[in-house]
Amino acid sequence: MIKVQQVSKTFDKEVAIHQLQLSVKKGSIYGLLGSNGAGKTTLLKILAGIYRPDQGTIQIDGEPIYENVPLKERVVFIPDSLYFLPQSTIQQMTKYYQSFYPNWNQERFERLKQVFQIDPKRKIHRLSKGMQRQVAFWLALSSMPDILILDEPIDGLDPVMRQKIKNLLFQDVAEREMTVIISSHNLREIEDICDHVGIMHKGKLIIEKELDDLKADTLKIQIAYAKPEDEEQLMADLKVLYQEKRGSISLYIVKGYEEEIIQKIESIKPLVFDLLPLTLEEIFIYEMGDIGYEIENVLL
Ligand SMILES: Nc1ncnc2c1ncn2[C@@H]1O[C@H](COP(=O)(O)OP(=O)(O)OP(=O)(O)O)[C@@H](O)[C@H]1O
Repeated sequence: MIKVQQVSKTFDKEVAIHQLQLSVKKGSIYGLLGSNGAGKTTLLKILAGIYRPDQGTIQIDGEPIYENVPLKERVVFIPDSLYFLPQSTIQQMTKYYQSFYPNWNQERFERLKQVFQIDPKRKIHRLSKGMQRQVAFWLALSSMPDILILDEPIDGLDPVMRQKIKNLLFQDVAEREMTVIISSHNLREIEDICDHVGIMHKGKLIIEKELDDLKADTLKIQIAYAKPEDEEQLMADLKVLYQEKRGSISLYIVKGYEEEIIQKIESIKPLVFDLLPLTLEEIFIYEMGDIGYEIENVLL
């Protein structure tokens, strides 16, 4: 369990994080979204024990992370700008990781060769940007972390590799309850990985949601009514977050149980009734009402 309480961090006069609260359950995959300068990297570095917060506490399994070497041995951070020892080969980097992470698993490293298919004798700085990112994942996953912190990890990876890495993350979460915290600008990119999403804006966490709940009870529907009075009857029955008219077709975002909603709509026998796919981005924007506009600016 990761618990962040009232954490603030300022650089010179620049407030990067302001009284932020956050908790992440063991074995979950938490997506941290936000605009440029929202404070994501700063928060991730605080979580990884790289920065000390000016105020507030951050605890992992009840212990502070900053300057806590035994705890840091269980946490791996992949930053957005990768760092490898100068001129090192992948093999040489494995030695460095082994010395730092006592849970290093050489057998897993060998097995993952099948996935990454890069010769461990190659010098890392001569690899492409995407390949260097693959090496970072290869080393991180072979270190068997309990907590994996990823800052913009998907940039530069091709679609096949993205999927392979997502699968490896799922495997570690399912088999060993690894916790993953992952920052991104793009909700669409992480919506199929994360079970929780937090949105940061100007150093604060403005929303935090569990995705299953959110997706399960929000529907996008379009209807053409047989009689104008049917609309009033249906509107009285449904919890509508958003509506829009396109000619004779009405489009709604509604909250509630799918079966109940379908039943209510079918009872008025509309001329047209379709359930449409709803992206997580739309759910966030419509759900948040007043601050929706702000979120829209952050997400789009
Ligand atoms: N080392 C630093 N020195 C001074 N200011 C910093 C430092 N690191 C971050 N900041 C400031 O803190 C704020 C938050 O930056 P941070 O890098 O955490 O944002 P971010 O959400 O990761 O942004 P991006 O999406 O652009 O990577 C910014 O205003 C930034 O200028």
